[in-house]
Amino acid sequence: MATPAATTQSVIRAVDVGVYYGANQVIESVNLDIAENEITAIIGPSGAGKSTLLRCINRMNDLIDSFRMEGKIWFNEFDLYAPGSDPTQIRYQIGMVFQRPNPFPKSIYDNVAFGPRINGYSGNLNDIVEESLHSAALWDEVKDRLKESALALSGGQQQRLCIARAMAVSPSVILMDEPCSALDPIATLAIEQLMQELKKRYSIIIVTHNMQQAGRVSDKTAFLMPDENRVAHLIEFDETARMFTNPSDERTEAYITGRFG
Ligand SMILES: Nc1ncnc2c1ncn2[C@@H]1O[C@H](COP(=O)(O)OP(=O)(O)OP(=O)(O)O)[C@@H](O)[C@H]1O
Repeated sequence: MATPAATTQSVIRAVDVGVYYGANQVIESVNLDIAENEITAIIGPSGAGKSTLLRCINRMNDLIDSFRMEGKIWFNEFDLYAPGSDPTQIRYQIGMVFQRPNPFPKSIYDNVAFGPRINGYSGNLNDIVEESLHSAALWDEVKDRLKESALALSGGQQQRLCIARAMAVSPSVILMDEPCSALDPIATLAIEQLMQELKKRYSIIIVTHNMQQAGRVSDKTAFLMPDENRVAHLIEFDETARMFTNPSDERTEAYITGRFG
């Protein structure tokens, strides 16, 4: 399997990760190094374990009773599954943006202030709200309506609000699970442009079904595919430009040229 040269430091390192739901194994032996300040896309056909793998990285799967993971995932020097590690704290450092925008039924301001308040943030909340909304390229659109309900925003604005909410607790990594699938092309473009800004400060991992999107936004791409027993394997992990022009595995080529999936 092709693996990209380690040009930058890894922020996330998956080592021999296998995942089971009850007795069913769905992912086998995935090894992945996620570089700092890059965008890594995870692609693959439906059921290839993309979301499962993404959710392992901030321990979201812990909420599923039948879930079991083997192997290790390192976050810098920190073993994410070490006994005693706190999933809630992990989720602040490794934030997540979901497929459907999911703002809380609160004001725009309170959505962004939510995490810092829970964390007992002692600085100026107004500053952190403004800064996060600026970073999510939303400030100019909402600065005069911060007390209005977040649910009154458009889908694209709601998704940028969710990004602002994730950023307000100063994460290092942002996980995005098909963040544009519920958005129109203009809102999608706004998120893609935003991602290019965000990667200067964060490491981003995005699951996408959209091959063009993976090609446009990501530095590296990981291709997952299930075998005949529906157990997913990492087939190829490489620089996006190389994988999309000269994949080293014929299954990757078949997938990205649309011959299956
Ligand atoms: N909570 C769960 N309980 C049991 N099995 C699950 C659960 N979640 C996912 N699976 C199974 O794990 C496998 C991988 O699912 P996952 O959603 O991670 O794939 P995916 O590549 O993200 O799919 P899609 O592109 O359709 O969203 C599938 O066979 C799915 O049925």
